[in-house]
Amino acid sequence: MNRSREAIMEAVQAQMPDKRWRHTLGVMETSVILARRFGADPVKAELAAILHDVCKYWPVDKQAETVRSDPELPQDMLEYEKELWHAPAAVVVAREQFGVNDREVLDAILYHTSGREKMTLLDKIVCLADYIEPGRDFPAVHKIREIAEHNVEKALVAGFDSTISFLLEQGKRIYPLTVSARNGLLMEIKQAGG
Ligand SMILES: Nc1ncnc2c1ncn2[C@@H]1O[C@H](COP(=O)(O)OP(=O)(O)O)[C@@H](O)[C@H]1O
Repeated sequence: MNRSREAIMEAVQAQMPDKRWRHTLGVMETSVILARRFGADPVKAELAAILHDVCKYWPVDKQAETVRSDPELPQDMLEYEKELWHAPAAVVVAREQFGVNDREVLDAILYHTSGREKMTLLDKIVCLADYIEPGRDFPAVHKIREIAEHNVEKALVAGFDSTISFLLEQGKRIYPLTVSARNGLLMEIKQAGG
């Protein structure tokens, strides 16, 4: 049984600075809008959004240790950018501290930064909401918001493109699941007629 929405929100807020909490509120609001727009469960989308960044401000060693505590989580994320680690760590917290057992919600939390090859609609919504919530400001965000008015897959490809470009510019390694996610979305777009 989940703890109540308010209790979870209060506990999450206590673990991050105000700016990140405002981002979380933005991701919650945007996830609900996108869920209604594209036909996902808004309650599940909001719950994943509340918890998606719960570990973002933990010391990275604690994030890594938390990921290692569950061998079923993708351990290979730990070989890539530290920015990826808070996502699998949040799955452990969601389950163990907040009693969240819904696989769909846990997966949307797990893949909210990297994406994955066969993204569920809920995965797509939370990942896209993280890119376009009202507080976000990066070069491609206006364009991605526009696309998100009508096509979740195309908007998410544009989001991944901006992350991949950023990583290329910085000369950083790209966690391959994001490339698989982008390829999978492009196939879906093609199959739907472009
Ligand atoms: N496939 C990837 N490979 C390596 N690093 C990645 C990948 N995808 C995302 N990242 C890193 O994660 C960051 C975004 O993480 P995110 O959880 O959205 O953080 P924030 O909410 O602070 O923007 C990117 O800027 C990049 O550094």
